[in-house]
Amino acid sequence: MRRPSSPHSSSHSSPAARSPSRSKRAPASPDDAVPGALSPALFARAEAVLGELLRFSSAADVVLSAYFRRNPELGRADRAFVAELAYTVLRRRRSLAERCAGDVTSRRLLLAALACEQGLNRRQMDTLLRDPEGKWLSEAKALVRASLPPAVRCDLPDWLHALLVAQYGEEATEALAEASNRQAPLDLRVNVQKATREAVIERLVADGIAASATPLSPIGVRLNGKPSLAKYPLFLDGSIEVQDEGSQLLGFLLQPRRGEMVADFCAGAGGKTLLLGALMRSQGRLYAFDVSARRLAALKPRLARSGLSNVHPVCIDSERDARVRRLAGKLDRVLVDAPCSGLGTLRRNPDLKWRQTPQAIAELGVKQASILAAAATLVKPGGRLVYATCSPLAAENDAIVDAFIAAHPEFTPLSAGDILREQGIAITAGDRLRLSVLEHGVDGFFAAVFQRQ
Ligand SMILES: C[S@@+](CC[C@H](N)C(=O)[O-])C[C@H]1O[C@@H](n2cnc3c(N)ncnc32)[C@H](O)[C@@H]1O
Repeated sequence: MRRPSSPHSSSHSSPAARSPSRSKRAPASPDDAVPGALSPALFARAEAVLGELLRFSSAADVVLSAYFRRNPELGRADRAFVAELAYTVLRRRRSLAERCAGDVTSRRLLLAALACEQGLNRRQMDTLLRDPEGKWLSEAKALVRASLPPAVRCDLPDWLHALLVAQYGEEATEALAEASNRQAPLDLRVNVQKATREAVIERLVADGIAASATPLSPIGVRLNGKPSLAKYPLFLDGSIEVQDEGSQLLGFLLQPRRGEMVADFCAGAGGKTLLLGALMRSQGRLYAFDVSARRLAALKPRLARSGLSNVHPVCIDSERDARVRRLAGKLDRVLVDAPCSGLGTLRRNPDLKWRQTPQAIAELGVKQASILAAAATLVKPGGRLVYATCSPLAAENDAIVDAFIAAHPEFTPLSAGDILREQGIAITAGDRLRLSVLEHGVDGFFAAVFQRQ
């Protein structure tokens, strides 16, 4: 995922094998004297990884995966420990820095994270601590979170905290920030072309993987824990894909039907394309447009597993590409899953809050408006258009949609809540869908639906 200038949401639909599995407790090293004590060698790995992550040159999941590929000797438990510890610092970077007593190094951030966020005791950390660090760590632990300034307490940069407070108020911002700092569950989408949800859950449970139906998406499964699925038969045969429940609901908003002409305008690696294709029962034509050949290439193996034959990936130069213009007025449904800040996915991508900037949000706004206007030209009279982001910011959501409505009287807004409820999805939602980790326990998606007159 996601350079600040053109972020996308690939990681909330990528295979679990690529997302770090994180244990709450650190694993014991075989030569530890104290049960649960930490190995200095493993801690040094976390220090090296965090040093790379805090350069913020690429997305955290990309940096981590590259580090693990370069260090194949690290076993699964060690990788999980390193990843979880580094992610804890990314989530809590600002408040942990406050605890570092002016010496904000990767080492101190990690020690503070172990003691103050992961709850390790002094005996478990003795193997790690150098002489004056014990005294500092006691003071760091004594610092009360509630005494910190609001933006620090929320572990948000000032500009983002200010934007969220202006939109939601102090209290809700704090609750949202807190919920965004928790780990996301692992959600799966059942490929209805290949399996039923009941059969998938039965098989997972029989294989010792705790799984239950997602409360909102009719084709979602929530796992209790983060098993690696890369070699799991149901994943390999295309019966399941990793996809956040909120992301799944966007497919039900577009509601594509068999035999229709549909476009997923910003398809990326195809998280939503695969869902749309399955809802169309592999009949009709589904264009998967994107400007990134690399992301579209990542769609290919997923497409092969899915068994869909109605998807046509097309790498376009821009939203004004001639291949787009040729389809003007011909499509039944168009989804615009716009490039956005990704700030609704902080549970999975905590680095984004430190990598985004107000300037990047402003630039994204211009791009979002331009993509939405271009995508709208494809929709035929009576057809449906959905604009979506995984951001909670009004600048990327309502501002774009309001301007679009003002400039395009031929598009009538439809109620997102009604469309979902008509399909039996029991959700409290109004005209525009605003999913949040706080209210719905899913990533923070926004969507607006229109019909062309
Ligand atoms: C939010 S991501 C899409 C995620 C994808 N729909 C999924 O579910 O996995 C946004 C995508 O928009 C693409 N994009 C950026 N500018 C674009 C443009 N002008 N036209 C089409 N796609 C664009 C990015 O390459 C990125 O893959």
